[in-house]
Amino acid sequence: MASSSTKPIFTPPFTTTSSSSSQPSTRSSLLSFLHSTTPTPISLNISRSRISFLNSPSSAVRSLSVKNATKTIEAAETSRASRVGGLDANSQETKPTILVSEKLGEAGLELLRSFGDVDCSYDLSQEDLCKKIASCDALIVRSGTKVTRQVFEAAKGKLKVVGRAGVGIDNVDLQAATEYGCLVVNAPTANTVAAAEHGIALLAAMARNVAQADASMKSGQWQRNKYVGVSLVGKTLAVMGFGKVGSEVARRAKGLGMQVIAHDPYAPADRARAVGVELVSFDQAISTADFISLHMPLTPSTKKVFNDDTFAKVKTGVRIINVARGGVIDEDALVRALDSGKVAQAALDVFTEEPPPKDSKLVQHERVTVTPHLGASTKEAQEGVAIEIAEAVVGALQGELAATAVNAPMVPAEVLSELAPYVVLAEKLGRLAVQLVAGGSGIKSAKVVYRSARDPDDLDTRLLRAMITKGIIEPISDSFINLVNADFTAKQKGLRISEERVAVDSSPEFPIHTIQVQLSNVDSKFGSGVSEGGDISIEGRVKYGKPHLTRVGSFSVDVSLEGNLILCRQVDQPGMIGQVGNILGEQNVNVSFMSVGRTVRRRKAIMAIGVDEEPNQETLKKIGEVPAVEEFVFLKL
Ligand SMILES: NC(=O)C1=CN([C@@H]2O[C@H](COP(=O)(O)OP(=O)(O)OC[C@H]3O[C@@H](n4cnc5c(N)ncnc54)[C@H](O)[C@@H]3O)[C@@H](O)[C@H]2O)C=CC1
Ligand SMILES: O=C(O)C(=O)COP(=O)(O)O
Repeated sequence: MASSSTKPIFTPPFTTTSSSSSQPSTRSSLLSFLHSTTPTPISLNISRSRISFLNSPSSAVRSLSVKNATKTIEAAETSRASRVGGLDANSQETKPTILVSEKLGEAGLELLRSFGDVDCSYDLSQEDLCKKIASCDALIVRSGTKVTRQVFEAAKGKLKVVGRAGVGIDNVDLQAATEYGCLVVNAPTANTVAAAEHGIALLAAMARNVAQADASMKSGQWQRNKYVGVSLVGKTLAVMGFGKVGSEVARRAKGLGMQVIAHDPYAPADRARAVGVELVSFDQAISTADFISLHMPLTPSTKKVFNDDTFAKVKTGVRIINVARGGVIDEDALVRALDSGKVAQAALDVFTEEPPPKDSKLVQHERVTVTPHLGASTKEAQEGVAIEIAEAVVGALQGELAATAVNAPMVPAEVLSELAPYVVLAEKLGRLAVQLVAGGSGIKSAKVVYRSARDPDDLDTRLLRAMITKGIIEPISDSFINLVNADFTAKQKGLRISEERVAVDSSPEFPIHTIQVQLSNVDSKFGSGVSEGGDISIEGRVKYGKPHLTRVGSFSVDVSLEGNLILCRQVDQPGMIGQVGNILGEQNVNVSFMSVGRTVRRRKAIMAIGVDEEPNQETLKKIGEVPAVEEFVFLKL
């Protein structure tokens, strides 16, 4: 049998000597879906020349069909080959380059060094970062590095993952990362306690004027009357943002004898109840609290949420702690509220601009206690964060879906391993369906029908949908598609993907019985691929762990989806398999599978022929000239 020349579609971008080689092949191939090829920036304008390949005028004339099919395949192959080629070179020979742009704990650095070339370059200007990034596969930052669109642009598609060694990802342009198919991961748990402890430290220090008294004493004074503080016990603390840090602050404040209320539009009430905290509205929180501690992320909706209007509603003499992000407070408004006495004191770890200007009125205010963004800065937290982010980045570079992905759906490992063969099937079905589209038809919508015996809640199809999108788009454009950017790219290209689940009475042991891909409102260059409903329709299933094509239009077939495929519609008569088989055999094209499906005996039949090699144009022409062959198409998988 001739050996297959098919290139691997899923190849882990980087392999290490030990860890990746021990991965089961299905796992590594599935997980590397994140960046199975070297990502290239997504062209937001659909490339006309490439699209016109598929949309070029066609007719039912068979020779044109052959020409179109060949062209489409060539276009897809050229595009894929260039990317896969680069990848293979990387995976075999080159270690990934990981740029660490801010101080990271040693344990994390060691882990990174065992996997790639680590470049620790701190305090880079934007310009220098943009210069360096073009040669980096991963970037690890803390809060001090602005990972802007410009950085993703400068990366020219090489950057695969940005690791944020901490929680807040407001310094990373997530939209740009997604558009460029770059995964963003964070380290959301390791600094929670450190940030909560710092919040409590600021609360107590502010209430007892510790910083001011310290500075006063060091300047030679002894001012006992000036620094009389306020007590915490019995006072009401409003925790704004009842997430990981907020709830730890609440726990500790209760230990200090405070009454704790919280505002968080998304926090479950039972989580608050478990800590003995009542969830209240924003207005109720700010108007009843003696102390307000901020723990929400900086997002467009929380930006300057504390402004003149808000300060007008607070209890006079309120004290504010901010260990979240400076941007949630309108700092000028806070200065006004401090000056008017509406706000008695503030304790701030974070600022809109970091470091703030030296003459910042807020920093210089005598009733304000400040620290230079130290919330996460304990030895313990920094070691924990460094390990957490190093593991996530290394995993992502090996093609795994990180559990802490910020711009991609999180799919649990057990779901991933169960879906592995269906993921392969999904991409192949998308790839096949798009190759049946005739020139001139713009693809606007695709429908995916999953037949499954599973409860709909027990079937996560996001990965499958992304793979079908990849299968449909990649053969006809320059776009690189992965789980990060699949939905975005489909939207940009005006492709609407809808999903339907149909309950079937089969074993729920297998997640999916069949997957059907339908393309509507398009002409087909292979009329038999069109269902009675008028859509291009193909269906497949996983058999013995392998993807199989089981239906084309209204014809049932059964062919393993390996190598390439020839679909022939013919008059159902004896000798057809032999005739076509001979033509292929003469050209040394090895047939791997053959399946015939027919609607009416001795009338019409579809022959699906799996071939290991790509037949040349002459061979395809000869198949087309067999008198009983009415139409045929060559499809590359
Ligand atoms: N100063 C420092 O060094 C540190 C600062 N942080 C900051 O603290 C923030 C919180 O961290 P975690 O608790 O780990 O995150 P988290 O995601 O566990 O909690 C954030 C909470 O804020 C809530 N939230 C979102 N929008 C809100 C709104 N408009 N009003 C009220 N609540 C809202 C969310 O529902 C969530 O429960 C981070 O985003 C980060 O900016 C975190 C660690 C260290
Ligand atoms: O984790 C966070 O959100 C933080 O703000 C910590 O920031 P840092 O890593 O100390 O610059």
